[in-house]
Amino acid sequence: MTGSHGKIAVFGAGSWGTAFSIVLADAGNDVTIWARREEVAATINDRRQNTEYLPGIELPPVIQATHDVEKALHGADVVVLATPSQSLRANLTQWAPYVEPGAVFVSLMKGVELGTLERMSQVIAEITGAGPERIAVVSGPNLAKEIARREPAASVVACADEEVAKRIQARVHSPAFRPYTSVDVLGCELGGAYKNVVALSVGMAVGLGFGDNTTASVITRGLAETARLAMALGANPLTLMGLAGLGDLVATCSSSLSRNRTFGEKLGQGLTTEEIIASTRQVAEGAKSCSSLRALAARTGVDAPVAQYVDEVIAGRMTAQQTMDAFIARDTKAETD
Ligand SMILES: NC(=O)C1=CN([C@@H]2O[C@H](COP(=O)(O)OP(=O)(O)OC[C@H]3O[C@@H](n4cnc5c(N)ncnc54)[C@H](O)[C@@H]3O)[C@@H](O)[C@H]2O)C=CC1
Ligand SMILES: O=C(CO)COP(=O)(O)O
Repeated sequence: MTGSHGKIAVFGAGSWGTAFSIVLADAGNDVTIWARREEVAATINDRRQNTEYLPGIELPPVIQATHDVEKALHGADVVVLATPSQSLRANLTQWAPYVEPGAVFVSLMKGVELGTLERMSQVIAEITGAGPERIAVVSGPNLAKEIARREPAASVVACADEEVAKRIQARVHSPAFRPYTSVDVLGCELGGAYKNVVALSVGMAVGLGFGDNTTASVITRGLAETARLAMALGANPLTLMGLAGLGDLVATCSSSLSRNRTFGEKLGQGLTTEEIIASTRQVAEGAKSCSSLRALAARTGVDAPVAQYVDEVIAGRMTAQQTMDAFIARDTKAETD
């Protein structure tokens, strides 16, 4: 059985790479997933499941997996990237020579690189030399487990070239997954990275035993902070009110499936960053991006207390309770400042 659209390579056989492969398969593509570990590729091929990241979910027959980079990329006109943000640069440097000429990169990643403070689309451009018309982002309220169960959801496909965004939109539109186009790559990427940091802060409030007033206050001020930075860098404010902004923020901050919110809850309960990281294999991007977003905000001259306080707790310099006290004690001001 083959899909009608052609072949897409998906790099990263974690929760989201695997769940998004189901969307791609349902949308009519042939999918080859590249897995870092050979045994994960073998399990997908032999048992039709990714038992480690999405146990119990049967994968369609058009999904194949391999550990061989060249084989994964051969004949693929779209390359989907779904690894942790902080390892993209090193990974892509190895993969780039095997990418088909003209292939479009689609980033699913929600992080900002430490050190360079680059968004994933910027890292892709730097490593591969691809122009903005070959780099797209898919971002929205898309918790992997729900998408894998084919629960209905919407998302945004952003590319500076609207025609390319439309082409990718057609390739990812499945019976359960509704993509909208956008040309605001920056706004989508910052919305996706920032909501993870806000979810950490919300999780801390939950872990401390606080209720809906506290979490709604953190979510709303977190969105204000996201919009402040994104607009200062040139994003369309409406993007932050859309699926890749508010939509993803609500999903992540409300869901017990979110790794970032869960991470925050554990911090609120008094566990240390090291203890939490040691207890899971899965990535919580906000635990690193709080630092890069804080630095990006400082460089841009934007006030970013949520990123600042989350970064302090992650680094072990403040407790979750101290950050809640500090939020309330900040100098008072107008809401829209
Ligand atoms: N899980 C979700 O619901 C969603 C996740 N995302 C984003 O997708 C990206 C990937 O996240 P998940 O798949 O959820 O993470 P995950 O933790 O489930 O899987 C990460 C995958 O990357 C691999 N990996 C880890 N370190 C690596 C390295 N150094 N080099 C190459 N591969 C490496 C792991 O083996 C695993 O296959 C993140 O940026 C995340 O924010 C976006 C939307 C939804
Ligand atoms: O990005 C996500 C949902 O859109 C997933 O959030 P977590 O990484 O916190 O699980």
